[in-house]
Amino acid sequence: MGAMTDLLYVAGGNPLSGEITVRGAKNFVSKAMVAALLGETPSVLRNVPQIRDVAVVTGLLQLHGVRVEADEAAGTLHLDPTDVESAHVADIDAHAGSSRIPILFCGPLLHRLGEAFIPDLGGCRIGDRPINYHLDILRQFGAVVDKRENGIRITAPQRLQGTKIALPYPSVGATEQLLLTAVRAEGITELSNAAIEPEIMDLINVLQKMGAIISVATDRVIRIEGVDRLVGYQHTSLSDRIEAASWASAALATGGDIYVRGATQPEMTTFLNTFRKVGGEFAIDDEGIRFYHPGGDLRSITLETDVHPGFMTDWQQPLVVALTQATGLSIVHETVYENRFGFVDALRGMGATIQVYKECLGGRPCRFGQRNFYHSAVISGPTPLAAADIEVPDLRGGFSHLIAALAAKGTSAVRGISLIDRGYEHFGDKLLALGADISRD
Ligand SMILES: CC(=O)N[C@H]1[C@@H](OP(=O)(O)OP(=O)(O)OC[C@H]2O[C@@H](n3ccc(=O)[nH]c3=O)[C@H](O)[C@@H]2O)O[C@H](CO)[C@@H](O)[C@@H]1O
Ligand SMILES: C=C(OP(=O)(O)O)C(=O)O
Repeated sequence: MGAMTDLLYVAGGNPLSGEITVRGAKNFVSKAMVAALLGETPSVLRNVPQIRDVAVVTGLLQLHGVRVEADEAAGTLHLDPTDVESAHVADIDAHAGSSRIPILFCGPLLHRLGEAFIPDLGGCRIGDRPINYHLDILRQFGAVVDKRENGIRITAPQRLQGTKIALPYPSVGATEQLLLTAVRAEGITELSNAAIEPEIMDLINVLQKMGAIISVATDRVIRIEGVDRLVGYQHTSLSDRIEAASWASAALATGGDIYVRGATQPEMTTFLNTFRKVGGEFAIDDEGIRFYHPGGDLRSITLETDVHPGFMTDWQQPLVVALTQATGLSIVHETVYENRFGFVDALRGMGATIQVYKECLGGRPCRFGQRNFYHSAVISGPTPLAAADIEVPDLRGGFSHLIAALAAKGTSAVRGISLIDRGYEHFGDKLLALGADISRD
């Protein structure tokens, strides 16, 4: 379908069925691209999807003098950072675009140049998303952080020093910040309460290939012995488990049958258990996973999002659409972001029965209880969905609206769909391949 305008008409009510391919993980590829900055020699990254976050990080790397060559069809990126020192200008005019990745440039740029300017971040508006853990980590390594009008300026008066840090919450980005900074700091760094998402483990794989010394203990403690130099890597990205789960939810919500080539089981164990409890079926082979609705009623569930190995927050929004088709009351407690249920307003407008609550429903109390955050949802189903005019609010919320439009009777107008390009490669072509009745303005 090529480049899409921002408005998509979706004639729903038909099951999605067929085969699509999922490539590398958005939440890993962008970090591996930043890691290439740490090497003295070029890196090669494979299985890279054509999504906007990759384009944004490519632009940022180029601003810093990294030569990036892409073979988009093959999904290969060559990243040559050998000119970073000579390309250096102190006040680079960088924009975060739609991405949160620029904050991860801090460690690598401090090691190479002794300073960095980080623009204000983009990313999905699903909560406040502060960067206090990141800044605390950088300060503990010895960096000086100066907040400016459009971002932050960071300097390292001397070589960064290994340190001992405990995260208040196992943040993915803060764990990656620490890894990308500690690998070339002087001495040993220890991080407790670290996040251990599969994308982080693959980043550790990349850093080890580059020459880093990193060990991960069973109790979420990561230990890094700093080294003086790192070299380039060759690596094939792990698969995008969020995109795979999104297509699985689309199959369930539309009563369809989708073979997701490239989907892998180990990173999806928790999702697969939940999918099965709802009444979805799947078949795993060496090339991918077939997700399908076996007919009959879907079952309501109680679900809590969590850090890995829990049920991932990014799986939540697409699955909620499928839960509108399950019999009975489902309870979903979002414990990672305080504000990730804004997207249900549009679902309600399409006929779903969903109530949101400030209380921690269905499980243990979380950080957001007794505060002003609507972070629990009760979904009552099954309810038929009707077409509507929808505005995409964020990446996963937007894909969820698309799923709802595909499940609904009638033709919906979905606006702002270019936001979805940030994390779903060629989703228009994939929808057409699955038999969706969609058209552009
Ligand atoms: C590009 C990328 O990989 N994005 C993923 C990454 O986001 P990201 O790395 O931004 O998410 P974090 O794990 O850091 O955030 C988790 C929680 O920690 C809080 N927090 C985080 C940092 C900080 O300095 N202070 C603070 O309070 C956040 O507000 C949030 O409530 O992990 C999330 C959790 O799996 C996923 O939903 C995102 O898709
Ligand atoms: C929240 C997400 O991404 P980001 O951190 O890039 O906004 C996501 O992928 O759902």
